[in-house]
Amino acid sequence: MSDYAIEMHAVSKWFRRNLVLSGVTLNVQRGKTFAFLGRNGAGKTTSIRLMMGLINRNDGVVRVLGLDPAQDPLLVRDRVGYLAEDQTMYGWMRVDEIVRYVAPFYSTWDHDLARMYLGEFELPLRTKIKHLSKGQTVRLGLVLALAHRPELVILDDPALGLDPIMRKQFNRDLITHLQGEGRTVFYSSHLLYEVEPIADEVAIIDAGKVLRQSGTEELRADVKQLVTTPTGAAMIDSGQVLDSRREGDEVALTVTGTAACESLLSERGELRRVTDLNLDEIFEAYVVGKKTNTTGNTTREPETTTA
Ligand SMILES: Nc1ncnc2c1ncn2[C@@H]1O[C@H](COP(=O)(O)OP(=O)(O)OP(=O)(O)O)[C@@H](O)[C@H]1O
Repeated sequence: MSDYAIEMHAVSKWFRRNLVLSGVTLNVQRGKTFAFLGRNGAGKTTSIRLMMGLINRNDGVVRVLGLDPAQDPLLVRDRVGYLAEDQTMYGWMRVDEIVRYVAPFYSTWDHDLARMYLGEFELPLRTKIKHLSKGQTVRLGLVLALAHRPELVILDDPALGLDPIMRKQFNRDLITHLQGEGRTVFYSSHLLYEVEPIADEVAIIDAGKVLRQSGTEELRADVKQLVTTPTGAAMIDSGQVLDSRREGDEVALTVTGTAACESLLSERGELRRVTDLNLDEIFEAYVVGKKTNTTGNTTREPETTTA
């Protein structure tokens, strides 16, 4: 059995003439919580829909729990808990009705567990879905995604549209119900602040390309801001520079491979300061960072790395 719950290798997807995913490669280890980070339109939902076998790729390999979703979409859906971004569901049904409706689709549906989640999430059983609040709708989606005890849970921007208190509560639910049970969780998000404390691993996708996959802690150790002189900045390989800003007689560089850059600059006496970055700042450096070379030209070459 592969160590990976999800594998994507060199996956491309076109919508008519629009290349939406371009050589996407990522690996999600079993038992980990994996956050897929990207701005609007980056390609998160498209990747997830490929994983669920809802659309087909044009190129590359996708494996979910060892299965090819294009070949075995129903087997994949039976074993995966999926919360779609669009939670419209069947608005005319009541909460208890949708639960009864969905249960037979899964061979491993656990009625007691469904009842427990419904109670814990304080969902009003006799209310029509269209009358639920956004937070209640997401929680109902979670019940439907989790009650068949899937070994892998894929959540597409689950916190979208929730207020900050709800999002915190949602993260707590996620930790209690999923991480606590050792499930693999893959979820997309653009709310980096909330991702940071709960994700073991992150991948950053932008314009259909995965720019980086890494353990969250490793990423924070690897990507930092070094403040140096223009002479020091010129010593750093431009391939490691995600962002460069000149401020007076100093240059603030956001770099990958911080340890090596730091020791080089400090050996040459050109290092002024090192600053830790949070996930938000690292993400920004990857997706909007500008590398300004010594001639003043600005370039941005995506670094396609997987850890
Ligand atoms: N069925 C489709 N037909 C044509 N283009 C599509 C289709 N689905 C997605 N796209 C396009 O693919 C690109 C990626 O969309 P996708 O929904 O995967 O992004 P996302 O990262 O999930 O964004 P968001 O955070 O806004 O949901 C967008 O440019 C989108 O317009």
